[in-house]
Amino acid sequence: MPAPPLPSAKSIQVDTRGALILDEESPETRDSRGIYLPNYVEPVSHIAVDIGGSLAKVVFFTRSTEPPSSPSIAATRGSSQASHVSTPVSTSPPHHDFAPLSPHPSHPRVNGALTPAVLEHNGHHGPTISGLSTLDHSAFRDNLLRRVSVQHLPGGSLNFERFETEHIDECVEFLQALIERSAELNGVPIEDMRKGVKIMATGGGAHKFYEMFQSKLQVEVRREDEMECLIEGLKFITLIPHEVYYFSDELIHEVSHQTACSNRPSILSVNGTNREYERPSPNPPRYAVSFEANPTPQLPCLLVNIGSGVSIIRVDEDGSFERVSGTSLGGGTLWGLLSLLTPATTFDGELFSSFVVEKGDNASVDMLVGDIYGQDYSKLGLKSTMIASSFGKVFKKDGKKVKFSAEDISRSLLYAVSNNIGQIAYMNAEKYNLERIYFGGCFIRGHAATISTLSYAIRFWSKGTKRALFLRHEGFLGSIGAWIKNIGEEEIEEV
Ligand SMILES: Nc1ncnc2c1ncn2[C@@H]1O[C@H](COP(=O)(O)OP(=O)(O)O)[C@@H](O)[C@H]1O
Ligand SMILES: CC(C)(COP(=O)(O)O)[C@@H](O)C(=O)NCCC(=O)O
Repeated sequence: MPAPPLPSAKSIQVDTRGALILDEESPETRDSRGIYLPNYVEPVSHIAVDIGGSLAKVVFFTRSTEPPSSPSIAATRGSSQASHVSTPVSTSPPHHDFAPLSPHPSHPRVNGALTPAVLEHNGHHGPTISGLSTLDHSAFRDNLLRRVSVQHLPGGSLNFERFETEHIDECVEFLQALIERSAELNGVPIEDMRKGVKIMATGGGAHKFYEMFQSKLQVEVRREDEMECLIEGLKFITLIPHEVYYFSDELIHEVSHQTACSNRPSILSVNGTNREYERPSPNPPRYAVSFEANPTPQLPCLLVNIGSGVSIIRVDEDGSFERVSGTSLGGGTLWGLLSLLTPATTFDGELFSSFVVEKGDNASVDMLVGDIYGQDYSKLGLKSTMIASSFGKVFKKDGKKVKFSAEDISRSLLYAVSNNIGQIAYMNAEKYNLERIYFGGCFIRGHAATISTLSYAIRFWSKGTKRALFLRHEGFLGSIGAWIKNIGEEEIEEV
């Protein structure tokens, strides 16, 4: 019997020409920077949310200006959405304001005021999302003007927010506020606003919290498949200039000469020539990455999504995909064990900050090749500094308990989980003959130690033939995918 066809991600409907990633506000928000889309002028009346085992990720679009409406589109939209919207066309004020960068008051990363984001109520198009705040307006504008010489900003921007799934109420409150304030701003009854707004939900929580979202928000909630959304999100985000980055050979080489590190460089033979590669150093500098300025063909590829658990998905050239592997040793494992073994209570804060992890020295916890051999195991290409056994030094036969520092434990565990994922990823890439390996998921969070470990594992095992690729919006693939999916649906519905 012939195998059933693989599911396939469809073509992207959003115009990404001229897209820009806004500057980062702080290290904590580096993965949730807005993406300015100057050529996407269509109103969007849905909000996407990916509710995973650890975090809920929200994506929504805010238009910066009233788009020049094409009569045919306006006519079609006017008729198709009239049943959702009771406000007459003429009452809808044009908005020329901009999206917020950090809108939620109770969000751990937010230092600012109440969300200024609103859903714009437009008589032609139904409610869409827009921004409203003098403060955010000017910050957003300054940010863009630093990078592009335009006075008038067309299009709009994608906005990103993260919440802990454990506190899913905060996410619901955020969505509630977004919808309510939008109704308020546009002078539209909240009931009318709710009729036009849709939540595109994906991830396990889309099922677990489905009823709760529907009853609390009183809007339509549509569930989308998690894997399909991940691939859809990957296809979209890799079209954005400067989104994709990797540790480059030259820079990694450079690092070995510039940083003082406890793990000395290891020598790896690549294609018959000896080249020096840095073992992940305690302080890999952030400059040691290269960005893909111009998006290049991304498929076929392997996507390794490191969330609470790990999903490994093969994506073929035509966008069809299959989840080929996975492991339960993922972000939840790191975070869970760190909570057990160290005083950590928050992920971003006191312990798992880049500062703490990068300060640690895993050699006090891990058993290295040198601890066993007293030297390199040169015949196998194993330097004395390589980890032979993660946490191998912890157990003491004489029963004496040694206290290990939280920093050293964190670093060792990060290496153990990342190396393991890197190796499984490599084996799958090898099996399916794929050169490009994308790593996504909030586990990464731009941490240099994680990125360098994954990069090193891929490079080491593939003898330099495969490349680990990373994404600035690494944790938002699923929610971006859910957002994109409905863009297509809306167009289909309206034609
Ligand atoms: N603020 C945070 N709180 C908890 N975990 C975080 C945080 N930031 C990053 N993480 C890491 O990201 C993982 C979750 O990644 P994510 O892609 O959101 O997965 P999921 O969809 O399963 O929630 C966590 O298991 C943890 O390792
Ligand atoms: C079940 C999941 C798809 C859920 O996604 P997540 O919330 O972890 O992002 C993921 O945790 C997973 O693929 N776990 C690995 C299971 C395994 O293959 O062993």
